[in-house]
Amino acid sequence: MAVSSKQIGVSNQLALFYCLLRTAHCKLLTIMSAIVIENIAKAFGPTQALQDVSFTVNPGELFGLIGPDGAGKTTLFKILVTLLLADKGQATVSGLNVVGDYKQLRHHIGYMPGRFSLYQDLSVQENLNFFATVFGTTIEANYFLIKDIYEQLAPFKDRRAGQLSGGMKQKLALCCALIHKPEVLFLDEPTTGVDAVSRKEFWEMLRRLKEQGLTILVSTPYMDEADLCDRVGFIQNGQILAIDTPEEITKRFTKPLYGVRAAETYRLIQDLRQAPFTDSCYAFGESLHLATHNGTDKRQIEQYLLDKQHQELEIERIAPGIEDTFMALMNQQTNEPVNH
Ligand SMILES: Nc1ncnc2c1ncn2[C@@H]1O[C@H](COP(=O)(O)OP(=O)(O)OP(=O)(O)O)[C@@H](O)[C@H]1O
Repeated sequence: MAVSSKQIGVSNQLALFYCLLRTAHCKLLTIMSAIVIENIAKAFGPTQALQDVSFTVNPGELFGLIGPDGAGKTTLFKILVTLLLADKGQATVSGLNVVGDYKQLRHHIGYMPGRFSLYQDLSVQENLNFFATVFGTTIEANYFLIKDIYEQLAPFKDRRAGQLSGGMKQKLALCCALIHKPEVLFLDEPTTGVDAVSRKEFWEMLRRLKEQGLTILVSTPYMDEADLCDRVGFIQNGQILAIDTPEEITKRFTKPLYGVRAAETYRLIQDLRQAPFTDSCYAFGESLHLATHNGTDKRQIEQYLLDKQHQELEIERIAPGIEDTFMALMNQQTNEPVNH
């Protein structure tokens, strides 16, 4: 088919217009978002740690990246804090490119790595002084930002960091990440291995920091922490499975859900997994969460289990939590054929 020069001219103009529109869109995203991640991929030899990851974090947002061990959380954090280069894609933090503007960017971010990264032989006070000096500031200059946290550390200010409890170490690491008054804070699994009380306190601190205008990207393997975030992203096998507010994520779970208990839990889970009405069945604390096909009612489940001689049966319809949704999304991804 013959194509006229006029037609070529029009399609060129359209292509140019599309390019300009895309550039304008990218610029707008960069200006409006604290973090922009676009099509990031990273492999370590045969392991694809991140596959085409894209999302944005809004200024002042507390965003949780939730996923199991090996999901790719640390790899993404290292790329965003300029410690690792991506194979593909690009990212900006506070409008600065993680590759081209890396030196400038480091002054705008605070990073708390997953493993304790402070100087074990320096005291609490010496660690703080060190980090303040590296960034050309003083503890006094930004004391307002760490005051709440530092007051809890003050009784131990002369103690070596290596001799602090797990919770105290986390608090000191957070103070050190904050000492230069960053705009965006990256916290990689800050509560892993920390006791329940310290975990709760830590999240209260994050809430207060958010109120002061900080943008926070925090990763965690704990589902119960997802509810404390403004928005969450679920990551598994280097892929983002879903991003939304905790409420909206939970609404994605549409199957009838039951909490089931019986005298013999192990036999119960085996029987329920083979039942014709079962969609999925997992152990959650002391009971089982049974998701069924639509239209299944409690009497059907009860009769099935009585026929299998189960005793001390307790079956109740329950509302899904964020963990149920995540399990369903993970299942869906695992069962989907992989296209390479
Ligand atoms: N330097 C590396 N060399 C080889 N493989 C790596 C390296 N870093 C990460 N990986 C692999 O990449 C995948 C993602 O790891 P990553 O540490 O990002 O996950 P994670 O979600 O942070 O989990 P974890 O909490 O276990 O660190 C894993 O399969 C991991 O084994």
